[in-house]
This record gives sequence, C-alpha cells and structure tokens, in this order.
Amino acid sequence: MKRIGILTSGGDSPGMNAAICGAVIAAEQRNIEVIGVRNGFDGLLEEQFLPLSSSRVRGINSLGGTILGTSRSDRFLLPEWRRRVPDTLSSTGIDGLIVIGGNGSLRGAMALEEAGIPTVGIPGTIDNDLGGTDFTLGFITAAETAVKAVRRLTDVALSERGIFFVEVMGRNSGYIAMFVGLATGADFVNIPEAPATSEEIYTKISQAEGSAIVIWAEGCGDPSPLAEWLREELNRDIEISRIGHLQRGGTPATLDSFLGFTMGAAALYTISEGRHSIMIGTRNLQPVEVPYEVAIEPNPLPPYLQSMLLPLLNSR
Ligand SMILES: Nc1ncnc2c1ncn2[C@@H]1O[C@H](COP(=O)(O)OP(=O)(O)O)[C@@H](O)[C@H]1O
Ligand SMILES: O=P(O)(O)OC[C@H]1O[C@](O)(COP(=O)(O)O)[C@@H](O)[C@@H]1O
Repeated sequence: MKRIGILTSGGDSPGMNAAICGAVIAAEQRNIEVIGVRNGFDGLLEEQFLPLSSSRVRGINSLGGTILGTSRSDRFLLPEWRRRVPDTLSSTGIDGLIVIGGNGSLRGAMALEEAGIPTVGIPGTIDNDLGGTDFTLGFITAAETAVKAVRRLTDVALSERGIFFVEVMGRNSGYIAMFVGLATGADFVNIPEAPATSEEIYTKISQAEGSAIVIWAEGCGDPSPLAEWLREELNRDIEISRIGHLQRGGTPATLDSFLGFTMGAAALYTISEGRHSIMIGTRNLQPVEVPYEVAIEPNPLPPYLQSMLLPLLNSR
C-alpha cells in the first residue's frame, strides 16, 4: 500500500487527533502517504481530501475534537451514494481507509469492505460501547469532565441541602454514569443495563435528610417525569442538570492521547500489512485486532461493577 486515507466520523471524541498523529507518523516511517478525509463520510462522498504529514500533525495529540472534522452522514446510509466511493478512492490512489469512530462508523466501514475497500477501524467514541476493547477513545476524558461537574454540583447540593439529578451521556451504555457515580460517591446511579424502578429511587432519596446526587445515564430516558413525581411526593425541590456536549470537548486525558497514538500507529501497521475488516482495540495497554463483528457488539459492564458495586452504592 502506498497511500492510505483516514477519517473521523460520528460524535467527535478527545483522542481522535492523537490517533491521526500516530497513523501519520507510523506511515512516514514506512514511506506511505496518508490522505485525510475531511468531515467523515460526508467528506468522502464529496471528495474532501487533505494530505497529511508529520509536520501537519505535530502537537495535535493534545487537542480535543478532530482536526479533520466529522459528520453524521445520512447520505452515506444509502447504497446509491456509497456506490461511488470505490471509483473516488481508486482515482485518488487511496488503497485503504482508516475509520475512527463509534458503532455506526464501524458499520459504515463494514459497508465499504463489502464494496471491496480495505478498512481498519479505531474506536473513537466517549460512550465506551464497543466490544473487544477495554477503552474507546474519549471515554476517560468525558468521564473526568463529568466527574468535575458532579463535584461542583455536590458543593452546591451540600450547601443548600438540594437534590440533583445529573444526566450524563453514553447512548445505551452506562459506562460514563457508572464511573462518575463511583468516582464521586454519588447517592444513586441509574444505568440502562439495570434500570432502577421509581420506587427504588424514591426510597433512597426519601432517606436523604440533606442533599442527594443521582447520576442518570441518558440511556435511561428522560428523568423529568420522575423528578416531577418526586417533587410532589417529597415536597422538595429537585434540579435536573444535563452536562451535555461539555463532556465531548476538551484536552484529552493522558490515557486517551496515549491510546489514540498507539491505536493510530497499530491501525497503520495492520492495514499496510494487508489485514483489514478489523478494529484496533486495547487490552492491558496493548493494541489488539478485533474483528468488526465482535467490535459492534455491545460492551457489557464488568460483572463486579454491575452486580456488586452498583447495588452497594444504591442501597447504602
Ligand atoms: N449500517 C450502516 N451502514 C453504513 N453506514 C452507516 C451505518 N450506520 C452508521 N453509518 C454511518 O456512520 C455515521 C456515524 O454513525 P453514528 O452512529 O452517528 O456515530 P458513531 O460512529 O459515533 O456511533 C452515520 O452518520 C452513517 O453515515
Ligand atoms: O452530538 P449529538 O448528535 O447530539 O449526539 C449525542 C450523542 O453523541 C454521543 O456524545 C457520542 O455518541 P457516538 O460516539 O456514538 O456518536 C452520545 O453519548 C450522545 O448520545
């Protein structure tokens, strides 16, 4: 392979830039050219190419977001749009593609494989919801950002004896909520893998004489109806605080930059050695090759977290 494309897709996440950097630096060592594709699959359809060099990616390991831009591309879901990609890539001399993104982006990479384009994926999502990897890029940074927010809200809650529901991101995954709940010692954590009943939350909150913090994973749905019911039942004010997109931005945590660079270099080696239809994951700080079919499976919470620590936190 002489020329490899790289793109970022779906929700941006801290660590994506480090992955781009790792791939470009590994490529230069092997005399391979890396062409950045701007704005995810939309940019691929629109032929938005940007040649990358080690001088261009210098220092980006420390930047949040993605220098290439990203998209959620509705057009790319349609086979008639995807059909033009093989010709585009061959006319540009691109022999394969590194796709950095989450579950949907890896499905997109699988669709490109079906069209005969070799691809290697890198797990870039704050949700930590991909199979075969300990971490996805951005998860640790997002959890840390949410922890900082919850600690500030805890100051307020303790001072004014308030009850706060804090909604964190994660789609259908409770990873961010679980890490934030344990790291902050929250009073209750609600995750989609084991959703609590209204009565369980009521029981816990009604015992709280002063303040209470409930970490609410977005995959559990809208907390507003429950908060409204609790307001009436307990005759207390209940605040809902959504951290939202603040969780996705910011300087990557050291682990996300480290893993990003590692996975980027590993992805380049893998695709240039002719192996593809694979996501680069990480196990015990080593890059591992994970078949796409495994990567797109949900990533269950470790049993000790879900079955032991979650009930411990929620029932104390
Ligand atoms: N089944 C699919 N086939 C082809 N492309 C897909 C598929 N699912 C998702 N994609 C593409 O991947 C993009 C990113 O997916 P999305 O789910 O939004 O984010 P993420 O990759 O972060 O999970 C989508 O906008 C779409 O263009
Ligand atoms: O930025 P948007 O389009 O509102 O999407 C929000 C979603 O994106 C995420 O932040 C990241 O999800 P993906 O990595 O799967 O794109 C989710 O946690 C959240 O549900």
